[in-house]
Amino acid sequence: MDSIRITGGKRLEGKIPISGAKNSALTLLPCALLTDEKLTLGNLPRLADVDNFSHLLNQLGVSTSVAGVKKGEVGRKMTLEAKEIASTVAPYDMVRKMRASILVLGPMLARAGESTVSLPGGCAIGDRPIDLHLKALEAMGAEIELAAGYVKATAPKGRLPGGDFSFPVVSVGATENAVMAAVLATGRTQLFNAAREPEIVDLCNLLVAMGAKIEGIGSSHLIIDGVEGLHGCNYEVMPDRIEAGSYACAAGITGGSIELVGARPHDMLAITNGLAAAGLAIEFTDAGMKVSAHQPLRPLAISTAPYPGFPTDMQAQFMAMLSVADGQSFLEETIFENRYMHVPELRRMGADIEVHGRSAIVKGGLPLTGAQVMATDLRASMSLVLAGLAAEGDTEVLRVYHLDRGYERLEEKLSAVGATIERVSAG
Ligand SMILES: CC(=O)N[C@H]1[C@@H](OP(=O)(O)OP(=O)(O)OC[C@H]2O[C@@H](n3ccc(=O)[nH]c3=O)[C@H](O)[C@@H]2O)O[C@H](CO)[C@@H](O)[C@@H]1O
Ligand SMILES: C=C(OP(=O)(O)O)C(=O)O
Repeated sequence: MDSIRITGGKRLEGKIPISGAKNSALTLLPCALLTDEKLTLGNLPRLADVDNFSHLLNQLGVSTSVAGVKKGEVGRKMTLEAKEIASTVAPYDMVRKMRASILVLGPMLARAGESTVSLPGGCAIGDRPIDLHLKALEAMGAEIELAAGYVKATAPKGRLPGGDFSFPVVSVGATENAVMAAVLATGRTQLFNAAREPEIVDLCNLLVAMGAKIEGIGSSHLIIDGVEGLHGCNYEVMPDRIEAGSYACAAGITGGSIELVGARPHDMLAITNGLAAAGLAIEFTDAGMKVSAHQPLRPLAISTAPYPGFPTDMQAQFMAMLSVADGQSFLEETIFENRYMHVPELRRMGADIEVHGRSAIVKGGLPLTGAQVMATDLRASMSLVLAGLAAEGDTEVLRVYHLDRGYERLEEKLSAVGATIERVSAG
């Protein structure tokens, strides 16, 4: 298995191009199921999750073709065409590789009148049930059956009538599935307490470009009037705010200065507020934004929350950065019950972090030292890369496949700003 080797202690300076957002790509790709016309998505990140998703779509009968990318160009362009749905079953061997596979449930049901998807099961960061996806679809008229580890959703009259649903807990994925199912319903759907993440705005904008009728985009009350059919279009995936935030933390932890080219600061206010409170200077530039650190960093108190709150997907990276701050930080993880698995590994690198239930106390200021470390999820892995960039000596981050799910050309981007980092192939 490949690993990432880092020799720490370099101040990072320069520009990093920000890729298309993983979490946006993973909800835009299944929209191809909603039309028999061609959908072309540009700025798609080159990530394992995107490849896996397109393989899943291929199994369902969607043809995919990727346009050549010129050297130095970020992202790629994929054209997807679902002339017919060949199969309405998303099998376990695909879903277990990638939880986001559940996002084919809503659009396949809307287009084909039925959809069978393997239950994703839990994952390293928590149980992650899909009850709200199912309840929302039921409220819109779907019949749901669970058997042999699969969920089967059916629209009794071929198309869903639509209906109202209020989410008891804000869920990004359940909102996405409900929106994708509602756009081809025969009637109106209203979603209350819907997630408002920028990736959901991106999804709604794509659907509107395909001919959907959606009001309230960007708010927690979405009103969707179903239409007879959707058409194809060309659409660009939004920039990845979590990737941008992660590289901002790389500037913070190394006392460096990085311009995040292509980042969209207005989608990242909770992140930039956190960076500024930690003492980083933030400058909006024509190309994106530039973050510059003046160490020592200040400690913070952060609690994760649905958008526009502080994203859970940035908690691990901030924790790594705050381990070098001058004082004690408090973090609270409110979204996932098991999202501190980077803590024991950060401790092995010299960080002083205590966890009490969903809270963590980071006593900053101790020197970090390189070590062989591994993590069980994507953002935890990134926190170890960040710690490695600041640590004295060599760090080897194992299980690189987690990073490959969400960071396009990580070593290349960090090397370009002065990091000593390489991928070591296990051969
Ligand atoms: C591919 C993608 O976009 N992944 C993101 C998405 O995950 P995902 O869509 O899985 O996360 P959700 O927003 O659904 O989860 C939020 C909370 O709701 C709970 N829940 C969710 C669904 C459900 O049916 N029942 C239920 O109880 C979850 O266990 C969790 O505690 O949003 C998360 C929260 O911002 C991010 O960390 C992930 O990076
Ligand atoms: C938790 C994440 O992703 P996923 O929902 O795809 O597991 C993430 O991007 O941090």
